[in-house]
Amino acid sequence: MASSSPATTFLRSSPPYNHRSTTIKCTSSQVPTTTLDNNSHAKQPSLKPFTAKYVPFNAVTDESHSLDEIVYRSSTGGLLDVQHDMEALKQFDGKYWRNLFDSRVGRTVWPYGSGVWSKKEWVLPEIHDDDIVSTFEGNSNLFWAERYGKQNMKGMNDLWVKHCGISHTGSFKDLGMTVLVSQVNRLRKMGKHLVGVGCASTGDTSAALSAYCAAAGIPSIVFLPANKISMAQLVQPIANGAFVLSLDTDFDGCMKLIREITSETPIYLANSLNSLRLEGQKTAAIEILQQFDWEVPDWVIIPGGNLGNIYAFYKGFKMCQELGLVDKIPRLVCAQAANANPLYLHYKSGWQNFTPITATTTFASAIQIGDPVSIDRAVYALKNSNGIVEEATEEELMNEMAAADLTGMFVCPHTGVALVALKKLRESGVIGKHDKTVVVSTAHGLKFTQAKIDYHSNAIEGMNCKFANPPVEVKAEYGAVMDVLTKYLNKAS
Ligand SMILES: Cc1ncc(COP(=O)(O)O)c(C=O)c1O
Ligand SMILES: N[C@@H](CCOP(=O)(O)O)C(=O)O
Repeated sequence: MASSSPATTFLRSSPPYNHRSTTIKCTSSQVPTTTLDNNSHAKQPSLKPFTAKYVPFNAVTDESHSLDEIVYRSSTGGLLDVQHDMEALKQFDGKYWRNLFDSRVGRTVWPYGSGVWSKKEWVLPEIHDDDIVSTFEGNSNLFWAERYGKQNMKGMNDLWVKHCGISHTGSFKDLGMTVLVSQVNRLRKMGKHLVGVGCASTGDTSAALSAYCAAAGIPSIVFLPANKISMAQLVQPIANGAFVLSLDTDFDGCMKLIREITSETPIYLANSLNSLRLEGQKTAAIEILQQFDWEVPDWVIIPGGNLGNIYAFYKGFKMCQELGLVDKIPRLVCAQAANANPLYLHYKSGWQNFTPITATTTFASAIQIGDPVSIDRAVYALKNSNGIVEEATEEELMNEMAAADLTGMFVCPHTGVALVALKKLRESGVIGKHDKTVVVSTAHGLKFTQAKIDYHSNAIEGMNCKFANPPVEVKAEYGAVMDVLTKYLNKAS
């Protein structure tokens, strides 16, 4: 809870964001209001309204908090979770929800054109549409990795890559940030004294936070570990006008500081410790089911760092099962870089006592995290989905990223980590040739061009860059060009 002392030194910078002026109203000629209007059920007085509240995560207690409270931890210091009134949601069967969600895909009706807000009743049911800050995030491509699966994964023919990184700020963080910043917008309109929103970041959370805050005119403050994030990620919050602090520590050090500072000031915490974020991120799981016409994949593989996302996926799948949209959930795999593998070590120890580590440098820099805040959530998700944890060395992850790129993708090193996990589980026979499998690609490859340049220049010390493809320097003369071209064409044929 924010204390009042330093609060008075902060000024409110701008009026609260209001989307009313650009709201596109749904008319009956566009789509039936029964499928698009989230409040249609509320017009039937006998029905329970959809609501949600904070409760302590995985604990038996009466404690609960309104989502309009500023609270990140339970009274005993544990994690929180957003709990929906499942009885209210169960007033409608699985078919109703499937049809409702399907009816909203690809529309422009505010706010349902967003992949997140198309599931509004399951996300933040009580927020007013005018308070929502959205870039119509989500609805990302579920790419059939046909050639990659056949060539690189021992003949797999049902392999898919969920491109969550092809999005507004280039990572899956947009899904969570639209929810968090919308709630902040609502709180500010309600008169709550919140002068800004802050996060610690390895690059993607800060990019999403600063963009959504800039869209809403809310100040954002980001703590970045100096020299540990890519240039593209650094420039994103700078361009969006965030107050950027580059700190001489690692991500875990930044996280510790932002937690202290947000507990002492009216700056709202935007990291995934804040369970609101996961409500948006869970919609990627629902979207996958929807893209498969509600057929459940056998496996979903997710790169893990601070470990909020693995739980978000679990929660999305579980809600679909509990509400009758599907009858089972996939097995989850969390993939970590070997240089930042506290969850992997914990899993290998048979879930004995968890010990944070000091993560060392990895090309998968956004998951260079040694003390993940959502460790309990991740363990819960994995135990309840018969899950597995795998790891990838630097050489493995870079080669796998490059191998995927050679089949037409352009993935980030974190996706490389997830692909290595898949490869290991294919080689051990745990994942079968015909298993329907989704690899979650978490960020856009363009954020990591320097890593790719180093790889393709063979400039990484000690690494066998199997697929390095450096440009050929050649004189701008017909003969010289023909010589190298002929050699290339002979080799290729
Ligand atoms: C690109 C990318 N992939 C994966 C992750 C891991 O997500 P999580 O921290 O929720 O485990 C992050 C952030 O940590 C990320 O930025
Ligand atoms: N990869 C993240 C690390 C912080 O994770 P969060 O989900 O807790 O915000 C980043 O991009 O900052």
